[in-house]
Amino acid sequence: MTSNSESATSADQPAPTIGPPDVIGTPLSPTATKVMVLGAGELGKEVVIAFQRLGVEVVAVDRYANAPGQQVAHHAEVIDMTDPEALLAVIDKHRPAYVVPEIEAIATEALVDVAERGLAEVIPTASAVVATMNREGIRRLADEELGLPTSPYLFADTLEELTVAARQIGFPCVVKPVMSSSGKGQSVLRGPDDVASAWETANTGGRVQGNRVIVEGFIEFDYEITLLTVRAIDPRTGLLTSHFCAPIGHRQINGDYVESWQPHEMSPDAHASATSIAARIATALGDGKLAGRGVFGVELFVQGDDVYFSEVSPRPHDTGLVTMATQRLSEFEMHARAILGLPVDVTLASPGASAVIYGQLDQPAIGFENVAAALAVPETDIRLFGKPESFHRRRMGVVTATADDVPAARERAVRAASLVLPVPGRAAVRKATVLPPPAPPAPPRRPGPQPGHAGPPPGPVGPPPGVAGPPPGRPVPPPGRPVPPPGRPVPPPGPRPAPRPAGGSAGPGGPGGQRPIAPPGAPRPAGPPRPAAPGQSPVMASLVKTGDPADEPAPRSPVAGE
Ligand SMILES: Nc1ncnc2c1ncn2[C@@H]1O[C@H](COP(=O)(O)OP(=O)(O)OP(=O)(O)O)[C@@H](O)[C@H]1O
Ligand SMILES: NCC(=O)N[C@@H]1O[C@H](COP(=O)([O-])[O-])[C@@H](O)[C@H]1O
Ligand SMILES: [Mg+2]
Repeated sequence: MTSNSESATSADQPAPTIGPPDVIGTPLSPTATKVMVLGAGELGKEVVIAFQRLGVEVVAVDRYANAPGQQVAHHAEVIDMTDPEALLAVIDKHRPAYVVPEIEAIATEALVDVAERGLAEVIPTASAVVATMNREGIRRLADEELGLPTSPYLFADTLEELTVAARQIGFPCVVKPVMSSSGKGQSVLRGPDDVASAWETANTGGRVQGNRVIVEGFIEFDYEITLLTVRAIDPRTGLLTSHFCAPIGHRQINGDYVESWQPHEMSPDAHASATSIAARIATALGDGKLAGRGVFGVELFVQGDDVYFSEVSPRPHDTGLVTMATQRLSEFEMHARAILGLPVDVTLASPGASAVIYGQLDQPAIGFENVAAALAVPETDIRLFGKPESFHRRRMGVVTATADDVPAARERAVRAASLVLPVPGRAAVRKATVLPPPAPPAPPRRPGPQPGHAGPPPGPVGPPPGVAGPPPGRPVPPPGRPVPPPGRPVPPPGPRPAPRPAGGSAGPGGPGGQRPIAPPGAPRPAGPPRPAAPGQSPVMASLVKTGDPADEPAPRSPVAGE
């Protein structure tokens, strides 16, 4: 890979027209189909890889050098993406056909300019990026224009305004900077005493400096999902069509995702409402023609059969990292395909789960021990993002896992992630004897839940010690929990599961075994503390013991069926 290299195509080429290409060229040649990804974190890295597999030339831009996506792209650029002039200059330098935002800290006015001048197609559209980059834009679109159900909300620019707004919304409420993500700068307020610290947190913790905040009423949801919605061209009609992936359930701590799984079962009514909301928001973010292509991560809170729109990412979603294991095409592959005007496929191949690996250390160039032990957990995979610097609470990697059902997949993902140990960077020592003790053989795969695997994950992936869990009083959604009313039939929430490829995995199901979607996930009671695994540090063992909100004395919201 070259770094900061000159682009192969020159700036005097004709400006690209909007819409998908009728030909994909050769990277690093004048015929290249060029994409610029704005933001090159873990999600951007997978988008870059997906484009590269399709023979696309990729420029990865981020605010710091050696961002994960830059390590796998053809070209890397380091700029302040909130500076419109710097952004315009880098787009002008490379002249990509497509500009693909990946993060919530971009000078969107520059993207509007780029789109208006026909310099590049902004994905999904410049106006969608403007609307979603700022919580005010998307909230007003969803509520005032589309009439979607949302939490009550107000905006505030000063501490005084926030004090009044929080009182009006009522407690508990949630305060967030209008420009932020991954829970940065976010607080749950229990009462008036929490207002000043929430204001301070919002002003210092967001991704972008600025004072405006949103105050949202706290929704006591039963569970929350991401409904990945793909706007792609149907080759039979030539029209943009919405495709819906199976719902992804997830668990968040302090506004950041720590675990996700797919599918998350829903009642038919809730699923219908979720799909309708997702279709309306994704369609509204297009232009009625072929613009607006790509993946949308529609975040929804579900309370019984009622579904509330929370927000939408007009790009792949962090909780959707699980699709690298569960779907025939990951959300990243679908994003690349949809942008290029290629057909997508939302087939669910297997139930699965993902669990986050946090940095736990504040230093550059850390290492990860016990990866082999983690991957000895059956049907697991790992992504170490390669972020050059670790922070205590920075997402540095993720484990994905599949199994015959979601609880078993979650157990595997969480167990494997908890085995991985971030350590201060050091040169690797080559081992004379490599193999750890062999893992016990996996039991033969049977359709439906398996004894010993149907239970909850034995230990959670949670934030590192010292990072506060959910605020007291915060309802902990029961992840993986079946929600449909008792006695109601539960259709699979997404497309049918596909047969596993013949001759593929050496897993217990054997080649070509059809993997059924098992019944909905089981309730997740607190598991007993786990002893430290061989090679596992006491820190990790304590993490396993203490990080699970299921272990925390948080009051729970009323849940259907309880
Ligand atoms: N109004 C609310 N009521 C209840 N819980 C909420 C509310 N708003 C946010 N949350 C909780 O906080 C999480 C993060 O909120 P939100 O998605 O708005 O933050 P974010 O910074 O945009 O995070 P991300 O970038 O990961 O989507 C939600 O997934 C949910 O668990
Ligand atoms: N919820 C949004 C999200 O997950 N975004 C992902 O996190 C990266 C930033 O990570 P960093 O803060 O560790 O640099 C972004 O680049 C994106 O990949
Ligand atoms: Mg969110």
